[in-house]
Amino acid sequence: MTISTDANLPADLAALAGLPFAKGHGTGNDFILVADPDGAYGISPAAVAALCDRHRGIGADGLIRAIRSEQLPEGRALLAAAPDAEWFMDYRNADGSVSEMCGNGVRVFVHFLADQGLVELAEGQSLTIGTRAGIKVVSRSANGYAVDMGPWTFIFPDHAVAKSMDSVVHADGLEVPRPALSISMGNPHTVVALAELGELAATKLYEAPQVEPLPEHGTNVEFVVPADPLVVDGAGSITMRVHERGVGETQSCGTGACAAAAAIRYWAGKGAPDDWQVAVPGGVVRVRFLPGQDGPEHVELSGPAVLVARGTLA
Ligand SMILES: N[C@@H](CCC[C@H](N)C(=O)O)C(=O)O
Repeated sequence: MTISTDANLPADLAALAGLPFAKGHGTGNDFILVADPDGAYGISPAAVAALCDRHRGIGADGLIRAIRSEQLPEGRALLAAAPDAEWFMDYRNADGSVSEMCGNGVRVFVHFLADQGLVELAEGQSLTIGTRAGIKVVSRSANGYAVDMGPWTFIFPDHAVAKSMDSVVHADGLEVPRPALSISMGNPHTVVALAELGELAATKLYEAPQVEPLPEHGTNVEFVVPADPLVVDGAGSITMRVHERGVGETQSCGTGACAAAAAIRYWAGKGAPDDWQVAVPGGVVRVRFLPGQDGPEHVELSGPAVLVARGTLA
């Protein structure tokens, strides 16, 4: 692929010439992936935005740099407790902003590491990855990858608006603002439950929904419709659309699916299942809640990871 000379392109893009990249996705949430093991390339926010531009660049929801943990201060901090976290997922949103975590991205990231020969990972084996939201253990299976995402937490533990809600969200297409719950999966999410699929389709996500109060570092917003019946054969089922911080509407969001399942399960109360199917415009991911070893329960996200192209920045 060639990026032609263009006065509007950021100056540091030229320094990336010759850098190989791959393009991949997880349920339609798509990424540019580059391997920079020794941290030789500084990739500015403007360069990320230019590469992720769908008309003038390669086009993607985000860019993922594979870098050895020892090359970044946040990675070195993790290595002390997790010396096996050799690789760090340096995740950037399409607008160039940094995010702590990406659930679809981390599966595609591990698939990319294996594809590049940077790690060996057979079916049934696991790999520990460093992220800005701590270490994540990713296991390969016959049909994709499962990620131990760690615990989920409330962003506003006091639930300021009402017992089970803490925020109000307004989006075009919704007649009135809706109550919501903000949940951290390492990155921030605000989950809004809607009554039926027609309402979900009518919600317009060209612009960022307004969230009040807004979590300190902004938020990803998930609009969710619980299935009716909610539980079939022991598994819960929900349909979701998402507006991602730093991107816009995407086909899927792995951390968002985890936050959505956590919120609906919390609202459903005692007896709600631990196993969830989350349908997004780009496919279906599975979310499970598993007992923690000595602490809070962990969330496990499973889904596919696909590489579709390789190229060189020119
Ligand atoms: N699509 C991702 C989340 C990417 C980061 C997000 N936009 C943020 O800023 O937190 C996922 O699959 O989790």
